[in-house]
Amino acid sequence: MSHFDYQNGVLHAEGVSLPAIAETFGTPTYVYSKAQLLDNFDAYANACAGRDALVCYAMKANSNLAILDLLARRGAGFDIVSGGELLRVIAAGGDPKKVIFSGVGKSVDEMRLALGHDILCFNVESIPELHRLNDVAGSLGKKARISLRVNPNVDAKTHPYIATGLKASKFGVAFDDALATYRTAAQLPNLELVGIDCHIGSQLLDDTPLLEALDRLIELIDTLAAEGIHLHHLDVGGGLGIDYGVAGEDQPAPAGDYVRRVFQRVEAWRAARHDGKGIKVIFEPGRSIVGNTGLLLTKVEFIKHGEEKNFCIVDAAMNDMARPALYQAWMDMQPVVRREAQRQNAGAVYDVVGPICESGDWLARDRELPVEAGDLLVMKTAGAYGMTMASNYNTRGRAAEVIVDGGQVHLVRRRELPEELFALESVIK
Ligand SMILES: Cc1ncc(COP(=O)(O)O)c(C=O)c1O
Ligand SMILES: N[C@@H](CCCC[NH3+])C(=O)O
Repeated sequence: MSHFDYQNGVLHAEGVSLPAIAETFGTPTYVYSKAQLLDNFDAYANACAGRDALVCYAMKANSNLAILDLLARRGAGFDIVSGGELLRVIAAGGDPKKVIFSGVGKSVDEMRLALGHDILCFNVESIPELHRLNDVAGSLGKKARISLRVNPNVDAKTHPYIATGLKASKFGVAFDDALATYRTAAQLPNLELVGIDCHIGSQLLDDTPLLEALDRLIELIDTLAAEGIHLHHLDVGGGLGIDYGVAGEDQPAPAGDYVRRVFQRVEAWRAARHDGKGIKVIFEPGRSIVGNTGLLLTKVEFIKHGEEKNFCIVDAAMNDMARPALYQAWMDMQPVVRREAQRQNAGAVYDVVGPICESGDWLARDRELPVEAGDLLVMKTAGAYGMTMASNYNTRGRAAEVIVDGGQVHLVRRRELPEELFALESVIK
């Protein structure tokens, strides 16, 4: 069930009308539903209940502190990719001992910070990174728990920019090199080998490639065990897709079903091993936790009829939501108030564009929208990789963010134009 719906032709979020939110908080504003967020997390958590598992929310999808706080209190761990993300987890009251640190380019300072907070695990992506982490841990008199990110060479069948598990990818260690890399890691005195992980890509509608990748990891865990390297966790990454409303596209596998399929395989394998040794399963979902939790609320500034196209110029832009410009992503745009019949321009087709000085600044193309200047529109399913990819390009302020919780609207991040943009750091003579 969606927590966003039309009531008497007006879009509501958990019972609050979007025009009322625009009136109070202005536009552009990201509007999130707390109930939707918790439903999405619970789909994972409930399917994991009673098993040795941890859901580490991939906070790059949406790192609003209120969202992190809600998820942390629900028991989530976090998948981070920078020192900044770790500081945000801590600021939101999350537990660093449930944090895993992914990413191909961790700096010495980031490693120090994460070791200082005793995070659960570093997902290491290369041999040079193993050596750096070993040195940093040694200099602090600590041991770093590590997992190797293995590239299972499975085709995720998604946009090339968000597929990460193929041979040509910058991520992970090649499957064929994994054994040798674990052997190298086992020689390094300040590393403790605890796990294995992969992440093959994002927005995967079919979970078959995810399960194929899992099978490959299981194969490696057995090979490693035969060498005396016994791992304690298996991290299957994130990647489960969501329904963006694209016509003709398959529906995504429901998160709970996917998780159950993972455990079926893991349990069949455990039973066959006969050693009774438990292996914790870690999930790193991002988009499937927050994607349909948020809308981007925007106002139509002008309608412009060009020579070849009609433009609906709105006050949100690619600096607020980069997915269309970056990946040609199709995002659903809908009027907040449905009143087609009264409109003179019903049936008109528009490109929905922002005010930024780039032809690539579009949010939607060739959409039939009954709109006039001053109307409100929403971009649906905008909760993931929206605000976290926002910038101040064109010295635009960032959108506000609100969370609706059963009829109450909470401002969870102010609209902002950072002060440092106006502070002259050095005067150059
Ligand atoms: C290492 C890693 N884990 C998890 C995720 C989360 O992916 P998604 O948002 O597709 O679930 C990503 C991003 O794709 C990632 O790079
Ligand atoms: N930012 C991408 C997904 C990247 C996934 C990060 N590993 C998107 O908007 O779809």
